Amino acid sequence: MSIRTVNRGSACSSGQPDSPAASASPKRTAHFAMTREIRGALGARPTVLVGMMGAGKSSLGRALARRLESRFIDSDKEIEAKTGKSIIRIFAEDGEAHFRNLEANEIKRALEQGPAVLSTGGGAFMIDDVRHHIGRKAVSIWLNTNEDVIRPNLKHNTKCPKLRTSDQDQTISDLMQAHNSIYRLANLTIAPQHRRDLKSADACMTALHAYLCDAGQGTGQAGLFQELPDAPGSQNAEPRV
Ligand SMILES: Nc1ncnc2c1ncn2[C@@H]1O[C@H](COP(=O)(O)OP(=O)(O)O)[C@@H](O)[C@H]1O
Ligand SMILES: O=C(O)C1=C[C@@H](OP(=O)(O)O)[C@@H](O)[C@H](O)C1
Ligand SMILES: [Mg+2]
Repeated sequence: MSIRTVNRGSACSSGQPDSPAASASPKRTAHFAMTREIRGALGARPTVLVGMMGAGKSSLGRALARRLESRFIDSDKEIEAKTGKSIIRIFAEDGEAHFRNLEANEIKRALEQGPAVLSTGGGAFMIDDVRHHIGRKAVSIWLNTNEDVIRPNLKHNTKCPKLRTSDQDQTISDLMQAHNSIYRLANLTIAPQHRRDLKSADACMTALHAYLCDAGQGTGQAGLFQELPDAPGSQNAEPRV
């Protein structure tokens, strides 16, 4: 597992001294302190997981929410619950553009709900407007999962319309090639190398803590509310040099 942090932001204010139960193990005490410090530094900001389909965003998001004692929101599940349709059916009956509208609205709504962990769908961060909202309102983590880990994760997936092609492995490679330069605009990157790395939220917690709470970073919040750049080739994209 490797961790890269970028666009460093503010230091933590740890607030009240920690007070876990006297009988708690040292590991539990350390977890408790970490959760408290990260929650304090995040304030009302949600933590948003972005990355390829099959990277583990939904599974890891749930685990991270448990660690942060926060609400968990999965944008795909919200859309399915609200429309009463599966993602596959929305794509088939209403088209991808309609799904992207629902997705953008759902994510923007979730970003206004206060502290939460939000797992997005793999295509969401590609939408400039969505990415800008995430840049302003949240701390984002790219789950940069290895292609060798993603492939088996998606082998039996019948829920992703984008994977209904004659060569699934090639489709995954092509999507990763096209999307990774955008995913890397997230504030933080976690890179699970093996399936077992997907199991715990430890890496996300470590990265969040380093990003938000490392000593000597001052208390300014400016870096955390940045506008993330437009995707290359998008209508609003700045020319790059
Ligand atoms: N933490 C995990 N533990 C066990 N299986 C996982 C884990 N993360 C991902 N997987 C496997 O990968 C599949 C896709 O994971 P998911 O969390 O739905 O990814 P995403 O939301 O990024 O598409 C899951 O159905 C599961 O088989
Ligand atoms: O990458 C994509 O375009 C999609 C990813 C899916 O979510 P997951 O990344 O959670 O699988 C889901 O939103 C939809 O099938 C489209
Ligand atoms: Mg998901």
